[in-house]
Amino acid sequence: MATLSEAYTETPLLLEHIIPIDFDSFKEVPQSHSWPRSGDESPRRMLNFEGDHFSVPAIDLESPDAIEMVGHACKNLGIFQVTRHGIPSSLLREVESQAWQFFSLPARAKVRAARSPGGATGYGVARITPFFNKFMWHEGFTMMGSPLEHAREVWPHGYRKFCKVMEDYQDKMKALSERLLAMILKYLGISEHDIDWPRLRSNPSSALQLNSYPQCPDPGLAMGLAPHTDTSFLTILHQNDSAHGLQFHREGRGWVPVLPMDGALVVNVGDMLHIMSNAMFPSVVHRVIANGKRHRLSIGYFYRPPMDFRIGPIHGLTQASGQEVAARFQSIMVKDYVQMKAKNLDKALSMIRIG
Ligand SMILES: O=C(O)CCC(=O)C(=O)O
Ligand SMILES: [Fe+2]
Repeated sequence: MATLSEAYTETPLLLEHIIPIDFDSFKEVPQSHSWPRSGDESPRRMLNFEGDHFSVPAIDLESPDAIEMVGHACKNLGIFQVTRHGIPSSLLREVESQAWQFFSLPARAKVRAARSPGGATGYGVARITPFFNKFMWHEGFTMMGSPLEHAREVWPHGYRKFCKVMEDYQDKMKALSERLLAMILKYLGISEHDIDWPRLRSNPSSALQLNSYPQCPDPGLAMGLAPHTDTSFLTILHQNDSAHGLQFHREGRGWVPVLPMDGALVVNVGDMLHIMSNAMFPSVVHRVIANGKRHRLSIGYFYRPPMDFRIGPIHGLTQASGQEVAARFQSIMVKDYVQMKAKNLDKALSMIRIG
């Protein structure tokens, strides 16, 4: 069984693409983290919301129309928020508090949990870093299942609570992802047999990502997280409700902020669902702006099928109502797509696009 680390071994990272700077020791944004002052990707421009005051729809998962609303939101925007999602608020608070506990440590303690060059889990800068000339005002901690190995390095005696909370949170996120996936399939009129549901659920290669965006001395120069799409099938994000920063790109409208809503979780379509939906659902481009007033925290769960699962446009969608609809993507093994994305970032989707 291929693992995510195996998928990444062909693209090992340089040390500078793993270890973040010690943000606390900088009173100004250093050159290495100063993005251009002009142009579309200039952080200064990013701070001014260009779009209207559109807000991302919030969907009550217990409502009778939930399936229809989730389907519409996937189709029209690729991003939405969910409420009454069944994740206890006490667990959300706990996972946040454990994440703070880790990111508040001095830099020398955090690097004990650093990702290895070919590895997938542990502490480090964002995986997309090598594709950009400048570094981001961000540090992260990635886990797949138990974070024991890394947590023990950081807290030789006090790792149990951290591990328990992170494992518990991943279990709950997996269940919520499956619930959302089942709703999406219903919306599409696809039966669970059409996508080999038992195997899809059997051994997912999902990951939990803690993101920290320290308070930035000059948010007009720095980038929280550069624009990207998620490789996942879908992503469920919890953002700390006191600091905003997430924006998504809306076709024809520009960048729109996703303002934190107490108790709601943000859900977005990733590349794999985009592929399986035969491009009916957009894989939403999003980014994070730096925050000059507060330290921001977010916790993302990337739901992915098993590494040896084949993804491609779902058969039922290319055979809609007896008519054949052209498949827009070649099918590909999850492991190969993850590898392709690690090497080519935003070019990966076009490499498997047909026509
Ligand atoms: O911090 C956020 O709001 C978004 C994080 C994100 O896009 C990611 O981890 O892929
Ligand atoms: Fe993302």
